[in-house]
Amino acid sequence: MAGNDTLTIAMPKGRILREALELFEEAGYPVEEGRFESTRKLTVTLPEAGLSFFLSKPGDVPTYVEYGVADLGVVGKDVLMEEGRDVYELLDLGISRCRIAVAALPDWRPTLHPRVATKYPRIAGRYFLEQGEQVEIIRLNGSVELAPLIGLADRIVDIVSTGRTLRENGLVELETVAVVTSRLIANRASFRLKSGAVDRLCSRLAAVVTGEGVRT
Ligand SMILES: Nc1ncnc2c1ncn2[C@@H]1O[C@H](COP(=O)(O)OP(=O)(O)OP(=O)(O)O)[C@@H](O)[C@H]1O
Ligand SMILES: O=P(O)(O)OC[C@H]1O[C@H](OP(=O)(O)OP(=O)(O)O)[C@H](O)[C@@H]1O
Repeated sequence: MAGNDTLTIAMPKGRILREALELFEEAGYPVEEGRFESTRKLTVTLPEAGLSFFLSKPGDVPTYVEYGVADLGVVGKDVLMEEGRDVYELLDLGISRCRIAVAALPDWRPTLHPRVATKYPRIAGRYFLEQGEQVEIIRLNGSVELAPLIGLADRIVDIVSTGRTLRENGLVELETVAVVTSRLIANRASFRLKSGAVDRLCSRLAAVVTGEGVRT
């Protein structure tokens, strides 16, 4: 287990980081956003806040938390659903909102052997199983919107936020699979052994998220 009183938090390096740091700041933790900018450092320790962050790929955050090298993590619900790790989900932070959707070219028609391209094979597999439709899932690592354009798949399952990527590639959204926001997650042992610090952080963040404000 990481540290004693300090909480170690795994954070994605990308778009979630800035919004999450703003929440921590509003919750009364002096996280000094500048310390995270224009640096290649992957760890940022803030003794005055009692927090230590490390920055990782989003898909790895639940892994670090399950194994207890991070007490807590901030991660999109999409990643949690896909990774299926054994962690506690403590709080919906309401940030980095987007959705997972099925999309296709407008002239898409059902075929005998449907193929679906996605970065989320487990989520997509489960979704089509629930729909009672048998499809072949093709896993890609990004630029998923390319797949229908070049004939790799007839549909995709991917993140939609503004809808710009779909629009600019001439694709239409067919169904919403899940609405996604970022979550605060916890290692099971840390949740018990560091309950004081975890409860404090969680209730302060909850007050900010629900708009109640933080009483210090
Ligand atoms: N337009 C979007 N595209 C992708 N993810 C989004 C979008 N809007 C919100 N999100 C959320 O942000 C998360 C990805 O952002 P994050 O800060 O974790 O890393 P990233 O470096 O931007 O992602 P990646 O390494 O996957 O490109 C997703 O898991 C999702 O929950
Ligand atoms: O609806 P929009 O606002 O256009 O956002 C959605 C796009 O953003 C993400 O891609 P990202 O930029 O992370 O690149 P990737 O395709 O390589 O994953 C996602 O996979 C979509 O492609």
